[in-house]
Amino acid sequence: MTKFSDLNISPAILKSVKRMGFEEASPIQAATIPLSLEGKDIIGQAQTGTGKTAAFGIPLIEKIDHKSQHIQGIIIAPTRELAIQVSEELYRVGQDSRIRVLAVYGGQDIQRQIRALKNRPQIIVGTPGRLLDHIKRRTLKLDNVHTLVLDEADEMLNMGFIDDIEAILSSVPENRQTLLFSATMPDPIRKIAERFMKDPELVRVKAKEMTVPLIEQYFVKVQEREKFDVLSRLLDVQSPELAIVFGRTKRRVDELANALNLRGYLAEGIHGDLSQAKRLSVLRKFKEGKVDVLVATDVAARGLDISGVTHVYNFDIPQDPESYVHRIGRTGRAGKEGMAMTFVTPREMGYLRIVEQTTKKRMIPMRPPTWSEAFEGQQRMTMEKIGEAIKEGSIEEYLNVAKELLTDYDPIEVTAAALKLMTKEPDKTPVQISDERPLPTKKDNRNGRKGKHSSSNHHNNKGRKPRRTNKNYHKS
Ligand SMILES: Nc1ncnc2c1ncn2[C@@H]1O[C@H](COP(=O)(O)OP(=O)(O)OP(=O)(O)O)[C@@H](O)[C@H]1O
Ligand SMILES: [Mg+2]
Repeated sequence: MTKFSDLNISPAILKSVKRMGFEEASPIQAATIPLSLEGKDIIGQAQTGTGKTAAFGIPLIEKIDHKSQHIQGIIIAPTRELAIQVSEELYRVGQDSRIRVLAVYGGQDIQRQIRALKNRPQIIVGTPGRLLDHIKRRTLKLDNVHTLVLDEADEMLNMGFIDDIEAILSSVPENRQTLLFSATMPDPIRKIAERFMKDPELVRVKAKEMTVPLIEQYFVKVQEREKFDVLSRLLDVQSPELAIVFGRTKRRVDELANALNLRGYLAEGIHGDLSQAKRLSVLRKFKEGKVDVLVATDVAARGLDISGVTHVYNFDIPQDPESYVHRIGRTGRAGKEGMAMTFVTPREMGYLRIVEQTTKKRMIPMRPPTWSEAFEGQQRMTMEKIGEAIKEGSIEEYLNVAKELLTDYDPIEVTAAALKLMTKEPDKTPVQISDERPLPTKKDNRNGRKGKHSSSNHHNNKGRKPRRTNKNYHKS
């Protein structure tokens, strides 16, 4: 166990970190903070939800000269929501050191960002597209940057991002420190990374599995057409506090969110075609618990830290294992437990095995619940709610009428009637979910797997540049 006070960081940061409720450093923090303070280039890999943001954030803030008005640190993140979240975490870490942090991302008025840049931020967190935009307009000067971080480094170095990243790198001084962090780091991508790093230290937090042990991982074998009924029943049986359902495409996400609402769930979708204001408002409602089910494309797969996400459903199995690791990593964060259910059609079983080979973890088969199990699950929910209401008290005003009811009727019947009135019966409202084309059949053998960049993985790209077309959040 490493205490933050053993890590040679200033009292101001210690105070902020304490206020954030961090008691001791996580393993990746303990391993990389000292190296980073020495000025080493680092590739840091550790499981999802284990504090990588503070692992690069704490030493970065430690090294900011707060008397200097220049931008000294730059962090690049793949999505707008993540850029905002990272800037907020850094703001909290740097609060007592009075460090100025600014997030710049697409979809927000650029003039407003230009005005904010005039307030002399010392750290910028941004998405690639918008950072480049500012660099080209000369509203962002990176001549004094001494530290550059790629959060979700493997994603940032994927095709579709690499050109932008290289362009940004060329406006940052060469004698900078470069830090790369992610939960996944496939070898070919690590090799690309090493090209622009100086003698990097590879820090991998030793773990048997790539995924978090606190996440129970299941797969449900299901035909495409049955998926939605199975999802509804699982939601009824498992009653998640907050759930994320991942779908493969934007259309899928829209249809699923609509269908879930038709069946009485509080669901909203998030994907790259929505306005930025809408994306942020959906996420805010989800964090506040006004939405129970967030339906998302991979736009929400990486880095997002939303406490209280208890269940992740992969309505469609992801195309690559890395995506799986990040998607399910939205639960089971910072020591909490979580559950992940992955739907797989019979002909997609090869993908499931490839995921398992990469994560070094078997998924447990789960039988789809029946309608009556879903019904019972919902009744149990009501039962729990009644139990909670009794514990909370303040039911005095109901007692007189309750007594009256019990003089006229049998207590079990009274309770059953109350359960019936309060229970949301599993809904069979017909919904319209278009079939997704199944993934191309894949053998159960990772060696036969073509690279992530190969066009065979992007059968729906219609010849456009890979990745960018497939991902729906690059417009930043
Ligand atoms: N030392 C710590 N003690 C307790 N909580 C921590 C500590 N460090 C970070 N956290 C909290 O843990 C949560 C997860 O951290 P963070 O988002 O940095 O994880 P991550 O490793 O970047 O995950 P991902 O791979 O999904 O991006 C955050 O809410 C963060 O504030
Ligand atoms: Mg992260």
